[in-house]
Amino acid sequence: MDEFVTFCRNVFVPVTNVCRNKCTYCTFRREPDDPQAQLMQIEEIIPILEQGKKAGCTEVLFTFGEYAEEIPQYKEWLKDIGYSSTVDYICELCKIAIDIGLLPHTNAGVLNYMELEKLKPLNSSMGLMLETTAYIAAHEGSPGKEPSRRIKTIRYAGELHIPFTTGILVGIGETLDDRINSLLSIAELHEEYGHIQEVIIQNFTPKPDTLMAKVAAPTEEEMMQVILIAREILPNDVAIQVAPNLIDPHLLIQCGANDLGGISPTTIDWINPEAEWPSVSELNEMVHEVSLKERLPIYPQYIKKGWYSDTLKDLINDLSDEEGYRKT
Ligand SMILES: O=c1nc2n(C[C@H](O)[C@H](O)[C@H](O)CO)c3cc(O)ccc3cc-2c(=O)[nH]1
Ligand SMILES: C[C@H]1O[C@@H](n2cnc3c(N)ncnc32)[C@H](O)[C@@H]1O
Ligand code: MET
Ligand code: SF4
Repeated sequence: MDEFVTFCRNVFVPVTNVCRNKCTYCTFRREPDDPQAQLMQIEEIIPILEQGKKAGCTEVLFTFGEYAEEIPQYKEWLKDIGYSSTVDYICELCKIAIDIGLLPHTNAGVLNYMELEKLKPLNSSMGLMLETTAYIAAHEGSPGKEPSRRIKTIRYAGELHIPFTTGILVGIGETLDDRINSLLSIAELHEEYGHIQEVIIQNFTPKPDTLMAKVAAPTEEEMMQVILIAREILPNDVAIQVAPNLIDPHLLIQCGANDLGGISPTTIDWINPEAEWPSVSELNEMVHEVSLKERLPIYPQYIKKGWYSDTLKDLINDLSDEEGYRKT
């Protein structure tokens, strides 16, 4: 067990929930004609960022449905606000966030090399869940969950020296062998490029009104097992993240989990909206004998290696202490 576990204070901005994929476990996605389908406007995003900054957050998590541009209505919405591509819009949002004093972390699904190259100087880290290397029913309607496409995106991020978050989603129809294979693929990518800062071991949580509503969530024992295996497979400089709003982290920490991800004092978890964030004092109680340490969305070793652009330099300097954690 590590002497401390880390977490990050963030704001979650669900920029668009229009998505070309149809993962059967997901309630984030909306059909384009659904009244709740959205592309958030700059004017509604700014106050969310300002409120988060005031509450002491260091990160903004920008989340998107994947390649929404494949859907004609979305293309129109984007045009209406003056952008010809999602990536151009993300760049603008990142610049605004940096001006307000938040470090961007973008998770926009599969992206190509050129798109990642544009986003790199404006993001302190980026993310894409590998989910699983297996071919499962839940992903049959999701071209972007093809394992080789996900691996390609993670590889490009490595070539570009982008500090990266990935992970596996546990309990979506994959076997124990599949979990091991997925973790081995991630370890291999990290051994080649050295860019994986954390691996999320996310427990699937069934949502009402989805095709997977009646599928059981993984048990705590299964989660403990996969974390023990992950700690064996992944190099020691890669953190293992579990989500404290989805599962009690206490025993998982004893198995090797050492990060609790982003928690937000001002926004909800838009992917798991039923699961409320614990407060920092509740987190303290949840982790028992270990201590909590606040980090930034870029891990200390990537600050030391200088894996960030000049655009982010002043903000990172301002927010971090000598060790690369959150300055207190
Ligand atoms: O609030 C959430 N944050 C999620 N995060 C955010 C994450 O906890 C933090 O942004 C990172 O640890 C960086 O600080 C993700 C980030 C990724 O790159 C990929 C997947 C996720 C998944 C979630 C999630 O389900 N809920
Ligand atoms: C951002 C990440 O959120 C995860 N995600 C999507 N739906 C669910 C769910 N029902 N339960 C847990 N995690 C989920 C996926 O792993 C996605 O990549
Ligand atoms: N749609 C992207 C993905 O699944 C981003 C997170 S899910 C809302 O990878
Ligand atoms: S999990 Fe991501 S890719 Fe899958 S349907 Fe939901 S928003 Fe789209």
